[in-house]
Amino acid sequence: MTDCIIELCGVTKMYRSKAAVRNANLKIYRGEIVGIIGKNGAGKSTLLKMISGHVYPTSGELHFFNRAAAGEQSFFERMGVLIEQPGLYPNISAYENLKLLAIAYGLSDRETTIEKLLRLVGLDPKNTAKVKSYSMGMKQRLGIAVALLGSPDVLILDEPINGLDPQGIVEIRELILELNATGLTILISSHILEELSKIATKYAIIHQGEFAEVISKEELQQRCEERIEISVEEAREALPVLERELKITQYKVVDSRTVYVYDEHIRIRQIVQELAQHGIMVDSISRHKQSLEQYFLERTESAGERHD
Ligand SMILES: Nc1ncnc2c1ncn2[C@@H]1O[C@H](COP(=O)(O)OP(=O)(O)OP(=O)(O)O)[C@@H](O)[C@H]1O
Repeated sequence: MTDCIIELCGVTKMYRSKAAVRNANLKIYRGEIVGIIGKNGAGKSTLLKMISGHVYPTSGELHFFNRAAAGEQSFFERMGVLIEQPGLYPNISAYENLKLLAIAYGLSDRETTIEKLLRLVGLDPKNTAKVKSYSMGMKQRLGIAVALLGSPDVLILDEPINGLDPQGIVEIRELILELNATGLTILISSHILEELSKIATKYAIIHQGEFAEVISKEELQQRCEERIEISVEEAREALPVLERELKITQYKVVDSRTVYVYDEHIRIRQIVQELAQHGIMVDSISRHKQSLEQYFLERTESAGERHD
């Protein structure tokens, strides 16, 4: 995954004297699912609107495929966008909605394209029901089909899970993973980290217009995993005791003094006792457990209030 297709270089969007997004730096690689996480008003939509060309940055630069995007409309045409409610005609079917757009886009081979797209998002091309009778989840699927109509390289979804019931959330998640498996790069925003945790490969946490953190899926999993953190004088001396006496099989030596233990059955007291019996003094030991939401709240509360 070495192909950087979108790069934000110090991108800022001011609305009068207020920065909706400030100095955003981010690299998005082909095939990633990037979760933009932030509370209401954090700047998620503004960020996605800048990337999709709906809003111009006040300063900074956007690069697509390693070239500056300014003035290059063709770059923005390579993005499929679903921001806010999909603009659908309520009194016609899903198929007819897509047909109108396909005509407007001048697409050839419309019937096959539309049928394929509707099937891809899990809607029946033969369903003649009016879109106004659709559930939220079905409308969201159709919105995604609309976004995919121009065969984009990047799909941008602003809070697509908002307002969906649990079943709808699962279905949209599955759809996103299926689309990603076809090679599509996806940017998706949410105010709930947990909701994106099953799909995103990278997270950008945005707080009051600024990125509080950009973190990979693996890093996030590591930070939120449950473990016992043990600090001793010499980690390598503790390992035989952990393995032989305590039968610990899942552990990681983090540095010369620190070991993380992942076995769930083991208790802190047992570890301290056993190590002490073998003449190894524990400097510190604690159980580390942090939920995704706790992690997110810490990043978005500790940053403090901004003064414009
Ligand atoms: N067109 C605009 N004019 C003036 N201020 C705006 C405009 N659009 C957004 N803002 C302000 O910029 C800030 C970021 O808004 P934005 O919609 O990007 O946040 P968000 O994270 O998407 O929030 P939400 O989840 O509530 O949609 C907010 O303070 C908002 O009021």
